[in-house]
Amino acid sequence: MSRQRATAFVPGHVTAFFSAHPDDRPVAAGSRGAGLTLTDGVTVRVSTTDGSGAAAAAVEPRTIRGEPGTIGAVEDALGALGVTAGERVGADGVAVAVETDLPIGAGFGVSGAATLGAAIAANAAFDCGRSENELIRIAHEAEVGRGTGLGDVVAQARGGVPIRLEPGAPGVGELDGIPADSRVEYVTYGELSTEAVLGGDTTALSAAGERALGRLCEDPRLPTLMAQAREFAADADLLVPEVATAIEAVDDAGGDAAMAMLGRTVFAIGTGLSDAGYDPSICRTDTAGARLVRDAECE
Ligand SMILES: Nc1ncnc2c1ncn2[C@@H]1O[C@H](COP(=O)(O)OP(=O)(O)O)[C@@H](O)[C@H]1O
Ligand SMILES: CC(C)(COP(=O)(O)O)[C@@H](O)C(=O)O
Repeated sequence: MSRQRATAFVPGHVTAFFSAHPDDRPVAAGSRGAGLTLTDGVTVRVSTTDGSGAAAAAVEPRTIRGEPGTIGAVEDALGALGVTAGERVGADGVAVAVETDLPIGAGFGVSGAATLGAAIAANAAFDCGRSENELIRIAHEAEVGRGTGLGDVVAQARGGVPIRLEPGAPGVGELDGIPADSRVEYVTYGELSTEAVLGGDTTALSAAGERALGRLCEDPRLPTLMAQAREFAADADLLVPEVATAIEAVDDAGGDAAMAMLGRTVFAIGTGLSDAGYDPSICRTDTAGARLVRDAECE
């Protein structure tokens, strides 16, 4: 059989603020909140392994930036789709290559993007016949089940500047968005464990997130999103010193910056960080959301 393969791109997503809404049913669990999807994202290539038969089935290569590495939610999503060696793909194994310039664990929703990208690419490569909403639900359930995210997948599927009005996957959750398109700059100082924060007491955090969402819905504009993000980080007691210093420097230079949830990352609208003397990574808000891409586009 010829080698089957497909590639998907999923935008990064920085959460500006959120409230956590656990539920026994992963389809209904999630978060309310808002954030920016980014043209910097994650490309996932799914293919059958080169070899054939039992030897190939024993080896299911997983790479992150070309190095061996796995993300638990990716494996769960592939399992839910039934694309593992011996199932839909026959005796061959499934290879998954995750490529991203974004730092992992620093608040860009890389785990959600990799999971949604794997679901979209695997569905195409192995002709699983799932609809977009079904693939988003599979990825959302996998991500929520692993505790590595709550609202990234639904936001990344949509693109733009998503507002998560109600938690959960398509059919349960509800999304809106800020109709905006902007340059975005960011600087990362390291990881914050999403599992640790979500596994702790989220009462105060969620109260702050609900307040922020109420105010953003009254005035759905980017400057309000950024102001509410700053207030949320302080109220939820999540602000880390390096990020606080950068936000202040951007403010002094007349710009607008905030902390990405959940990472030691500062992001700014426009040229905020450059104007304050930082050397940031530069991208834009993504306009299209998660999508299949031609292989040539990512080579
Ligand atoms: N090199 C790596 N650094 C950090 N996390 C990694 C790496 N490789 C795989 N992972 C997995 O990726 C996931 C990162 O999830 P999370 O902390 O939510 O980060 P992000 O904000 O990027 O989504 C974790 O499940 C972790 O086990
Ligand atoms: C903030 C977070 C709970 C985690 O985001 P990340 O660390 O980027 O996976 C996100 O999924 C959200 O619901 O807004």
